[in-house]
Amino acid sequence: MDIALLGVGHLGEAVLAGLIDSGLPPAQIWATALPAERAARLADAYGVEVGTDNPSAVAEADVVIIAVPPVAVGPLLSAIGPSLAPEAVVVSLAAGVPLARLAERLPPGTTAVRAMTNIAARARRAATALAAAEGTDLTEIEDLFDRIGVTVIADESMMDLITAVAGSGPAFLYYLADSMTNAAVDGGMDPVDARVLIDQMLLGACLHLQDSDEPPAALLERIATPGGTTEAALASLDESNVDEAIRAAVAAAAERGGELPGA
Ligand SMILES: NC(=O)C1=CN([C@@H]2O[C@H](COP(=O)(O)OP(=O)(O)OC[C@H]3O[C@@H](n4cnc5c(N)ncnc54)[C@H](OP(=O)(O)O)[C@@H]3O)[C@@H](O)[C@H]2O)C=CC1
Ligand SMILES: O=C(O)[C@@H]1CCC=N1
Repeated sequence: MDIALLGVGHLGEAVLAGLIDSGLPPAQIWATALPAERAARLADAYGVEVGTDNPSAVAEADVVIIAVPPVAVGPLLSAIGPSLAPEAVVVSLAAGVPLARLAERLPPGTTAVRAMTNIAARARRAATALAAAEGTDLTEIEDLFDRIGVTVIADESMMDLITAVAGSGPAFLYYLADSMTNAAVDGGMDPVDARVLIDQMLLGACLHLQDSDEPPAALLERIATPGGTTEAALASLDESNVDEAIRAAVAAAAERGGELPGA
């Protein structure tokens, strides 16, 4: 399978790094990035063809992955349309750009897929959701994204919410990591020790969560020794309405998905 990856920015580079790390032969990937200096740097770093010309990059591709900003998706699809292979599958990673918008810009015979993934693609731990028109065979695309993490098939109506929790989701955890690190350092902890301990705490807690069949709330209770430190922390979080704040943040992200200029 030959893959074109168009617009290698923050997310595109994470996907590229993850795919290469998964053993996908670099010769199977044609990428584009702007400006030309960035394209050259990426080509050196990953050993793949990286240019700036999107129509050339897609000419041989079976699968075209679009990782440009939402506002750039429409013009990009119009530019590559005439160069696409007759049965190419075009996968857009852009937040908020509906399948219908993708399909109307693509030539007949090509397949549009909307995907939402995240920055953990770099570590091959991405959470990806795929949506496509009913009856679309997504097996090959699912296999491709399984290389960089876990993939589910979703109804398109869920994609803005999925964008909030899976696409933007890592930022919620980095926010938590930043707040905890600042609290630790402000309290006198060595910054390097704080980073090591908080990184490992998050990693260990997430692995435990993933391994467990129990809901997060049950795992949380097991840490909270009656009358102990965790209870004090949880009471403080409740007093500050943190649950409500997180729900509001998810809702704000999902709502923005529907308002993005490429939508
Ligand atoms: N960042 C993330 O974690 C996630 C992002 N996404 C989606 O991924 C997409 C990219 O986001 P992100 O990586 O954050 O954004 P970036 O701005 O980091 O990356 C987009 C890249 O595309 C380049 N670009 C723009 N137009 C073209 C073009 N016509 N041809 C080739 N390259 C082009 C940009 O170059 P230049 O800056 O020079 O214009 C930039 O390097 C967005 O649609 C976003 O919704 C989805 C999930 C997670
Ligand atoms: O912030 C954004 O719009 C993109 C989509 C999900 C994560 N980053």
